[in-house]
Amino acid sequence: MLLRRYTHDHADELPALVARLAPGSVWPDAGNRLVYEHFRPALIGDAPSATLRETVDQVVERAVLAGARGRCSRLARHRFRARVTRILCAELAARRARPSAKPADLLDVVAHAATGRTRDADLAEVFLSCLFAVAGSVGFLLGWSLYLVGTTVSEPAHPAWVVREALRLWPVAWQFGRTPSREHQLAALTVKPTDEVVVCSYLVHRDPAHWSEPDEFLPGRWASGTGQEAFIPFGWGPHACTGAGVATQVTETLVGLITSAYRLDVAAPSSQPQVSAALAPPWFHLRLDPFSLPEGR
Ligand code: HEM
Repeated sequence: MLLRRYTHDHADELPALVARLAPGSVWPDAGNRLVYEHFRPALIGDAPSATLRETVDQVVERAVLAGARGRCSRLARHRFRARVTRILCAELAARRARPSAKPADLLDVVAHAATGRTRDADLAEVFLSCLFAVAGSVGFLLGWSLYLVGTTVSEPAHPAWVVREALRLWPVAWQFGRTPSREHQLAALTVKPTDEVVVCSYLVHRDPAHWSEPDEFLPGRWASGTGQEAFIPFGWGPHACTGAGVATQVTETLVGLITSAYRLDVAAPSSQPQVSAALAPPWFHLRLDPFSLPEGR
């Protein structure tokens, strides 16, 4: 997968992005912007036209950041969406017209995945969903991980446990849907193919039948292995998230880089999550104080 390869090949660029967070940054926006900046070449190429780059940058600022949609009128959002769709459709058509041996970025993948009857507007939506997943969901996961470490953890914890526990306590994709393929019993309910079943990972992850101290952030609970049946932050089954590996890998790397180099100081005016289609952390200011190096280094 393109993003997986990119993550592997460009991991050495992450420390420079992390260094720019010091001495202070405002979250969760800082996380969304950092993740987007890292993955931008994988999404739209390393030399996009000025129009394409500005447009996709604006999508992140106006639609991906927590609360951004509420800052524009419905009419402005509608006009912006129409312009974004028009520009992405033109880009997709241009890329399809160019023969390419190997896709260079996600737009290429989407453009060449089209069959004769696929509308470019639908392909543009697919690209935007991926942009939201990368810059939005991964950025929020990074934000939750640092917020929770900064507000609750006194002992250093393994980055992989931190990220898993953040996904359990505050699953960014807090609900997802299923259409039953046949009529069957679900607890006391009969569900039919005409129903839509909503699975709420937030509730599953806090069920005391499956988790001890479910409301506590306890990264150490993951020390004994990964086999947790009631852990579904990336969905379940044949339609589970295809980006789960990339999302956790890059977040673990970033959490490791930040927590090993800096002491975190989180100041949050409220502890309320920002709830929309995604579950974003509260606004917080993050101050990073570098650990002093031992004498002589
Ligand atoms: C923290 C980050 C992410 C979270 C929490 C997340 C969560 C989810 C969830 C809950 C689903 C629905 C699964 C289901 O219905 O069983 C999903 C689907 C999907 N995700 Fe993610 N995702 C994340 C990042 C990504 C990334 C980086 C990509 C890469 C572009 C991605 C691509 C997809 C795709 C393509 C699907 C649809 C899979 C299908 O229908 O077959 N996601 N994701």
